Amino acid sequence: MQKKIETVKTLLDALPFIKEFTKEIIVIKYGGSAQETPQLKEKFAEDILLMYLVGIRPVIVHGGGPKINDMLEALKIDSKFIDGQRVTSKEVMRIVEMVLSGEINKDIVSLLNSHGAKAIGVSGKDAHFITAKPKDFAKWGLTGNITNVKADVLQKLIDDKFIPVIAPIAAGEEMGHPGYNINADLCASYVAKAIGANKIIFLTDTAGVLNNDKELLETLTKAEVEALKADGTIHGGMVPKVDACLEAIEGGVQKAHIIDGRIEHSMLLELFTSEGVGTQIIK
Ligand SMILES: Nc1ncnc2c1ncn2[C@@H]1O[C@H](COP(=O)(O)OP(=O)(O)O)[C@@H](O)[C@H]1O
Ligand SMILES: CC(=O)N[C@@H](CCC(=O)OP(=O)(O)O)C(=O)O
Repeated sequence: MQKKIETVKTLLDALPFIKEFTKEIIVIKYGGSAQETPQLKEKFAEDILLMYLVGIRPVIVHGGGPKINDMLEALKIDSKFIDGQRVTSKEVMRIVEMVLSGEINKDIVSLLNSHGAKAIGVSGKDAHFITAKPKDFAKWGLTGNITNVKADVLQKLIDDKFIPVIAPIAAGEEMGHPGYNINADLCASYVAKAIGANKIIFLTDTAGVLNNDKELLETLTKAEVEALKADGTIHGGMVPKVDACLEAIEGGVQKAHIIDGRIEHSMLLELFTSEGVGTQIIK
């Protein structure tokens, strides 16, 4: 009996948070690290399903940098990053699309659907709902900056109770264009802004943003983020992630969180407990 009462208490503890977030859109950036083991994938699916069943409207944008690297390596195609973003030749673009839209996107969609959700996989090329232009063609090739997200396409899916699972590929404006490779963090923040998300959560492979003594920084403002970037404390893949957080909160998203995707149920800990986890970036 005691155990049953504990279960009920746990549910009641979550009630204020469920009330706060029900009907809200929450964008989740699902990084490669949280996709690493079958167990972590299962926990991710359970978290998304729970959110969905209590009335939250999750929208997932996934990454897949490590899998793209593996495939490029297997095919002996060179690839490099500048400021955390991949340089994308036409040849690299083909592989990026195959891995992101083909393998990873369908894998996540199948995982969620086998748990009883109604997930639907899309990339920005579907209905041309995300368009982009080159970031700097001479430097990055087909790596793009998003110019527009057609929110109505996503809104229709959400209204029909689908969970959109988005591969970070954008359509080009011209006929026959191979499309653009978009950093998944930045794709998530543009999507969050466009659909008026309440929150954006980045699941990654560290506890959050760390200082030089490897201590977790729980809350950061824009000025603090800029200072940490300037002195090199924030570097590599964390740069587009914090930029994406700032982009989102400046675009009207209430809060942005960078949390540890290696910890089971970290999304539920963030959403349904008062302590939260990871780093939150606030206005
Ligand atoms: N200050 C920092 N705090 C935490 N991680 C940082 C920091 N600066 C750079 N990083 C790096 O950023 C990485 C996360 O970015 P990335 O590998 O692109 O993740 P993801 O695949 O989830 O997008 C961390 O694993 C770490 O190596
Ligand atoms: C332009 C750019 O860098 N695109 C990324 C897209 C995937 C991604 O961002 O994956 P993660 O979130 O796992 O890093 C790439 O080619 O790797």
